[in-house]
Amino acid sequence: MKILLLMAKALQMEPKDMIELFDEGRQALRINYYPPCPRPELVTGLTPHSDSTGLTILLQVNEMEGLQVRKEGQWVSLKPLPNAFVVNVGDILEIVMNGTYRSIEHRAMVNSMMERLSIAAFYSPKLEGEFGPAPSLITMEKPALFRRIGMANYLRGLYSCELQGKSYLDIMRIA
Ligand SMILES: O=C(O)CCC(=O)C(=O)O
Ligand SMILES: [Fe+2]
Repeated sequence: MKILLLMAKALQMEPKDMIELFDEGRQALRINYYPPCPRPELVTGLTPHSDSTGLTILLQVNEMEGLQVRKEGQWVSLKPLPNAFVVNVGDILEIVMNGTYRSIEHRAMVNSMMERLSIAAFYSPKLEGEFGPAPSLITMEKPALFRRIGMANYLRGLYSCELQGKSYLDIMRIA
């Protein structure tokens, strides 16, 4: 909530919009294990995706390289820093911020030398909640770019389609 409120402040978004959206939110934890692979050039550890969450805080546990982000069309490796978290903007936050902060597309690669471990903590609105572009960020010049949707419906739609880049976010976009 601290990070989310600082982001709200940076965008001059009403803090109460952010609190309403994420208060008593849904937290999930995923622990990823990538065993060493004899033919890493043939394998992707985790396919390209953007997190469908609000915010993700990720720890690259054993400081093995493997996480890559797509920057201007190119895959760029994120070198793990000791005791540092990677903080990712997820799709829900892109929607709430009405496109100002973009969710980042990323993937994980494997290697032949050593296993790799990561822990991702995802934070999103509660299941009974609803979200859409924050009212304080919608103006005449910048109308809402995304639809409003209930969290449960959002997840239902998400789990019924294939994980593929940022494609689910496009479904949420107002044509
Ligand atoms: O293993 C990683 O560094 C990435 C994990 C990830 O993107 C995820 O769990 O959503
Ligand atoms: Fe991810």
